[in-house]
Amino acid sequence: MSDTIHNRLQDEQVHIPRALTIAGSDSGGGAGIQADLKTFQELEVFGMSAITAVTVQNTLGVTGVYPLPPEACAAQIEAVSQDLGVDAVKTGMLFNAPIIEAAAEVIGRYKWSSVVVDPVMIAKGGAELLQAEAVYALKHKLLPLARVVTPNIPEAEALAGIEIRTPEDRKEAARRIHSLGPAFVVIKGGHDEEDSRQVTDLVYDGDVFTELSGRRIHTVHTHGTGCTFSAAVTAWLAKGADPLQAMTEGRAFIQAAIEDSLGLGGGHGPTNHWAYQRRLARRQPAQPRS
Ligand SMILES: Nc1ncnc2c1ncn2[C@@H]1O[C@H](COP(=O)(O)OP(=O)(O)O)[C@@H](O)[C@H]1O
Ligand SMILES: Cc1ncc(COP(=O)(O)OP(=O)(O)O)c(N)n1
Repeated sequence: MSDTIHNRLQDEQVHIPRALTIAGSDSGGGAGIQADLKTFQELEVFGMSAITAVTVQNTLGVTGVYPLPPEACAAQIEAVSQDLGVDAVKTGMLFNAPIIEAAAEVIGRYKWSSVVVDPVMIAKGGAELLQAEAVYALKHKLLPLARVVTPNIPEAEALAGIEIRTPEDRKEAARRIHSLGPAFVVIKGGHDEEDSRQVTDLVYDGDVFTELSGRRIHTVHTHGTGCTFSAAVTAWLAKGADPLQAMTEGRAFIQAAIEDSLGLGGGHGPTNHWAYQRRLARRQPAQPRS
């Protein structure tokens, strides 16, 4: 955090936005809890975590998954909520139905209004990050508590129970997912191989469809894009943005992070969580200190 911001917070007693991620650990640092906390930090939101599972992972893939006991997940959420307070919360890898149920119980009890559900199911390399039999709990225990749900296309197909082949299929999937309870559904377009020039995320609020588009980057360094996007949306909600603003800013964050990727690792490398703020800093001349 810059000195200027630090001083302003001290002088004006400004509320420090706080966000909690309930997700798995990625030892490679590009996805999961690590991506979420890096994103919160870059967006000047205080980040907290409840770990659901430890994965053994690098840019070449996932070689181990060790879920935590559901009560350990719930206790982490409870501990930070009681002491530090939570303005917005996101869920990522939840792995099994007992963890989903434990997380949903605490989230429901605190009646948090800014809940982002990233329905993580399968890693890019094909590893199972959510057991197939847990999809029911995700749909019926967690989605009713969500303000925003952020499936990619295969996840949207699993939640909606239809195949997505055309733009109209994507809209129908969004309608079906919306009927499960979330106020906003965004079906992300990274997996839409038909469009080689653009990526379009389709947002549905139960009434209006909005397309958020950006240039498609042809790169293998897209590990953790979904985690990073949903974390940026959560950070903006914690700062008081409305969901559409938060998703627009979230797309700008992930677009910069993919465009300026770091080229790390021998497989699907991580995105660049510094890129968005560095671009902003280049556009704005430094402010003189008072
Ligand atoms: N090649 C790409 N170029 C630009 N943006 C991308 C690209 N791939 C994904 N995105 C963006 O990253 C986010 C995650 O998309 P997606 O890949 O569909 O999800 P996931 O990582 O969950 O599979 C979305 O906001 C999407 O628009
Ligand atoms: C611990 C952990 N959580 C989530 C993911 C999946 O992240 P995602 O953003 O969907 O990125 P890819 O796996 O598709 O690159 C993960 N890999 N690990």
